[in-house]
Amino acid sequence: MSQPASFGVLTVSDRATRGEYEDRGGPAIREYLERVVKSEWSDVSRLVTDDVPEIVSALRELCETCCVVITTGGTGPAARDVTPEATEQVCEKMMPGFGEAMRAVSLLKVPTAILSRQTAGICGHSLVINLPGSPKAIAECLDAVFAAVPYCVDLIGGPFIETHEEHIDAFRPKKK
Ligand SMILES: Nc1ncnc2c1ncn2[C@@H]1O[C@H](COP(=O)(O)OP(=O)(O)OP(=O)(O)O)[C@@H](O)[C@H]1O
Ligand SMILES: Nc1nc2c(c(=O)[nH]1)N[C@H]1C(S)=C(S)[C@@H](COP(=O)(O)O)O[C@H]1N2
Repeated sequence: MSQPASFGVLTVSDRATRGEYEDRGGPAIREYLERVVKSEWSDVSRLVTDDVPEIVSALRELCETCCVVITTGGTGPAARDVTPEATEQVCEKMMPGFGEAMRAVSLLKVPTAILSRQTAGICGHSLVINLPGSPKAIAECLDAVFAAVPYCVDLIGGPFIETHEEHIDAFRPKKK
């Protein structure tokens, strides 16, 4: 049997870090995983400011042990929105289809979805996925890509992830 999957959950928010509001992004990601992931899993959660070295260091730490690291926040056009830059710094391969698919679905909900530069990439044996900071964006975006996540994790040497089919029907191309 393969190892249980460990998911990294990284909230990037100046205001949540300062305590100006309670972080609702991290809990929303964990709730999503609770609903969708059927196989055994655990999470490692972190909260950092919108600062490239801090984000890079948290991503590197999480990618050491997690097969998927999901970030929320810091994807927009403002000066301190730098999560995609930090993601590019740690990933050896970018997976631009994730950002494209999430924006396409989000644009059907809100015109400002185009303002998110969210992306994804591979760091060692870990898939990093950026989500916008808005807590309601989390399920909207993950629903658009999660069916491809288990196979991506297979391909990068991670554990076998099973999903609850009524929520997400994980797609694995059949081997000949
Ligand atoms: N971690 C979070 N928890 C709760 N609400 C959040 C969080 N991050 C963002 N939001 C909310 O989502 C909306 C978009 O926020 P914004 O784009 O300013 O966030 P950010 O730049 O990712 O984070 P911050 O401004 O805190 O550094 C706002 O209404 C904000 O209150
Ligand atoms: N699905 C979805 N995507 C969304 C949004 C949203 O509410 N729902 N907000 C948008 C807005 S208003 C911004 S500014 C960008 C970047 O947000 P961030 O800087 O918090 O990551 O994400 C966009 N993507």
